[in-house]
Amino acid sequence: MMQPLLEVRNLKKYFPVVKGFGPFKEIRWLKAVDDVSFTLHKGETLGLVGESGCGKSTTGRAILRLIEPTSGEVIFQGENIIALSQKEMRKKRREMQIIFQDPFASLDPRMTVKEIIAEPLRVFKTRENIKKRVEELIEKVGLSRSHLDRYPHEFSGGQRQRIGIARALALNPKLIVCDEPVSALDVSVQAQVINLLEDLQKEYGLTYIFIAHDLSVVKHISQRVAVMYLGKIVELGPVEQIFNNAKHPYTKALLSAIPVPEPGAKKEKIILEGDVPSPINPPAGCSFHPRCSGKKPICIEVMPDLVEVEKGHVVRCHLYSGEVKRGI
Ligand SMILES: Nc1ncnc2c1ncn2[C@@H]1O[C@H](COP(=O)(O)OP(=O)(O)OP(=O)(O)O)[C@@H](O)[C@H]1O
Repeated sequence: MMQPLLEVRNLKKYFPVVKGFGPFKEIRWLKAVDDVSFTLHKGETLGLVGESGCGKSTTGRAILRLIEPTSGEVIFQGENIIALSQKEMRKKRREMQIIFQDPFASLDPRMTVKEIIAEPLRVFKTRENIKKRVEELIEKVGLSRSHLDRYPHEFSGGQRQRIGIARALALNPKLIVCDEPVSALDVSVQAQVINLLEDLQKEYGLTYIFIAHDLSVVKHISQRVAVMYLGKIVELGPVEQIFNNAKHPYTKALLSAIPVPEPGAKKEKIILEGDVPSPINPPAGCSFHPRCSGKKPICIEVMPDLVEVEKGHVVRCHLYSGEVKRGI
């Protein structure tokens, strides 16, 4: 078996949260990412989905060390990048890029598109080479050279995302974390940007982690899908297994929320009870149990492990672990 491009092992990110003050001060830990593991092969896309606040962005950022993980390993091309110094990491980050929901939110509105795309190239190339590369990149993402002297506010959301993609591609990365890259776009524009990402993936052999809160968005681009709930992966499997044979009650509820395209087609809608519990004070046992209509006594007490239900398809649910199967 080929060595994976990326192997995430037991990744955790806990944020300290201070409650109270003075002698009543108490530090609690918000477990934004709590023991996440998965592998990713070159050229593959893993969709990472779940409701707002389940830890998707923190997972993506911790993998690139844009925020420092609390613990765990991130093996990229055979090397644990968590052990690298900041300086070594800066070099490594050329190969690991991120695309944001709004790539311009953090950028100077006074920079032209040319300057925005050229920024990551500056350290490595001569002026003439930068110009050539910027022109090549803008065309690769479906825009033209005439766009280069314009400013971000002159573009539509979809065009801005194309510019963000050009910038991320500048240094020939191998892995790109796409953090909700189409969530702010109209549905018709979403498809165009997803098609562009797919074309670039084929051309350059790129590997993606594609974050979205909506399962329908990841359906076409992912080969495998991981579903997160309160900092943990609750189900992970090949995309067709997740869509046609989901096991976890949470995945089933997310799927039932996707509108049915054919008029007249009926689908059972599963309503999630209550709100997402706070990750500072998660429920005991299976953290999904307060919202689960199928819960058993064991679910209130014991956090289930991930169990393999089919090859490459794992589920964190007691309904599929030995105890409940045996009727406990
Ligand atoms: N810097 C931080 N300090 C404290 N808590 C944080 C910080 N960043 C994120 N969190 C918390 O960590 C949890 C996971 O957040 P994260 O942004 O990773 O979730 P998400 O699934 O990406 O959600 P969204 O779709 O809203 O971005 C949330 O409860 C969030 O409030």
